[in-house]
Amino acid sequence: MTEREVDLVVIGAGPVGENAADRAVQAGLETVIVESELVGGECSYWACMPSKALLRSPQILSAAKAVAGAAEAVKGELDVGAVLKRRDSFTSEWSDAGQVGWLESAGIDLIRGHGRISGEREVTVTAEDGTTTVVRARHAVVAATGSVANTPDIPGLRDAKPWTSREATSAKTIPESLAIIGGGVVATEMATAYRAFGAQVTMIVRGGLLGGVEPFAAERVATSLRAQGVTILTETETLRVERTGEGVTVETSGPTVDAAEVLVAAGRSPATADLGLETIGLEPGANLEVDDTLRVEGFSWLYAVGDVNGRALLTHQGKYQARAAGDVIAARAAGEAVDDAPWGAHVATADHAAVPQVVFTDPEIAAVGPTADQARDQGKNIRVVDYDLGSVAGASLSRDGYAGAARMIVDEDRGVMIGATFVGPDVAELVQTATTAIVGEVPIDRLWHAVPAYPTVSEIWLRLLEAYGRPKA
Ligand SMILES: Cc1cc2nc3c(=O)[nH]c(=O)nc-3n(C[C@H](O)[C@H](O)[C@H](O)COP(=O)(O)OP(=O)(O)OC[C@H]3O[C@@H](n4cnc5c(N)ncnc54)[C@H](O)[C@@H]3O)c2cc1C
Ligand SMILES: NC(=O)c1ccc[n+]([C@@H]2O[C@H](COP(=O)([O-])OP(=O)(O)OC[C@H]3O[C@@H](n4cnc5c(N)ncnc54)[C@H](O)[C@@H]3O)[C@@H](O)[C@H]2O)c1
Repeated sequence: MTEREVDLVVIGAGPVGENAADRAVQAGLETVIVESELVGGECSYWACMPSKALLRSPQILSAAKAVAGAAEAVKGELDVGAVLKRRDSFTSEWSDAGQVGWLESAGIDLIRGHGRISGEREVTVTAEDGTTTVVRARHAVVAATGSVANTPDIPGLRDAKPWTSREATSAKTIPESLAIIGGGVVATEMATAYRAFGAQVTMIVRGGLLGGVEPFAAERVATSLRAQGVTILTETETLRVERTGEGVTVETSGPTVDAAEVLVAAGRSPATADLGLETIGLEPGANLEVDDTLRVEGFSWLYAVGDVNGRALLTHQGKYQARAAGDVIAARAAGEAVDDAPWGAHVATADHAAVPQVVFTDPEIAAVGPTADQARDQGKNIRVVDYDLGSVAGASLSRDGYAGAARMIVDEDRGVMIGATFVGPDVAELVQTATTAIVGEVPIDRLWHAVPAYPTVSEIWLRLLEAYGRPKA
């Protein structure tokens, strides 16, 4: 057993842990990061990067086919082998050498192995060869262990060795057919990709598609997936799964689905089951609930950032939390003032008000803030403004027959926008404008002075404001 003492121990070197450690080191704290798999985490090797690499080529092809002149130049089919090769380059062939190099350059010390909290300010790391290192933290421990895919308790499912998002994003060959259990973000994105690669895709969804977004946006994605040839069984329970000689048979409350593979995309759980939480009186397997400075309720020294705290399972939001946590740990260690008022430097206020997300389906969905229903449930006095995105000049120029929709939600009591949703091709980049306006609490009458360039898709902003009406002085 080896023993060490440092200022800060970060457990988990995903994008979020890396950022927390980096901020702390920049503020002068001696920091160790512990990683049991690949430095870079889920996002780099089995989530954001490979999934978006898989989706990009079909998206570009469909864009080219939607513009006369360019469409005529498209003579061949999608080269799936080349898409997979490009995906492999984004995952560095599942090698973390580059990210380990970055850790070194950032002055963050890496210990490889499984980290478990073994007491107050203490983490015990067990390496693959069974040797242990006990690391004591002078100031804090950050849990940044992310999340793991759920496998629901469906008879036969575990024995059928289903794909999770890991297999779907790292596959070396495309199965002839794919059954997908779930209708959330992973399910719709992977249905989009695998259908584009030629697989017969059947989605088995116990409710409707994309429950967390505006229904009008989810409906457009469902219509498009069906038009691309995806079968979507909604309001359908999965009853039993069996692997046969040929593939898998999925019995549902509707039709039985036979497929070469089955992908389970049924949400994620915090990676806290084997983190030693029981040694400090916390429940293994549960989210680590935190205050707005990302400190675990009831502890002066324990922080949790990223997926593991369950606030927003998104890389960018976790990294935002990590920046605040790294800075506040350093401030507290130095005995400096903590800036924990809403929107202060040491709090993750945006988690409650402005979480942007892009669903990279075709069409894309880009949204920030609450949906209309969520805002009403929060008791807000809102006005909802809808506009046909396809009628904006910039959109119609970008693709022939562009179809899309936009919604802005205004808090009438405060005269500011609090939410926005766009659905259509290439809408991803529209969401940052909305995020800026929401975080900046820019009054609607001032937004009238933010003139979008003509003819861009951003002109949707002018149309939404015109539809809302110019507030009188
Ligand atoms: C298919 C898919 C696509 C996605 N696409 C997007 C997207 O486009 N945009 C987006 O914003 N988000 C996306 N997400 C979500 C995103 O991947 C996560 O929000 C993000 O990875 C969270 O980062 P994290 O650092 O908190 O956790 P992770 O990335 O999960 O990293 C946690 C790290 O901790 C390590 N670890 C865990 N336990 C221990 C332990 N006890 N000891 C040592 N190490 C440990 C793990 O090995 C891992 O490396 C996607 C998710 C999936 C599944
Ligand atoms: N583009 C992006 O930003 C992106 C892409 C992929 C994933 N992610 C993140 O990853 C997280 C996980 O994605 P996800 O799609 O797995 O989760 P999700 O929460 O988006 O969807 C889960 C789906 O599984 C279904 N489900 C849950 N339990 C079930 C059960 N027992 N049986 C059958 N169906 C069940 C739900 O009804 C839902 O349709 C998301 O929270 C998302 O934030 C983000």
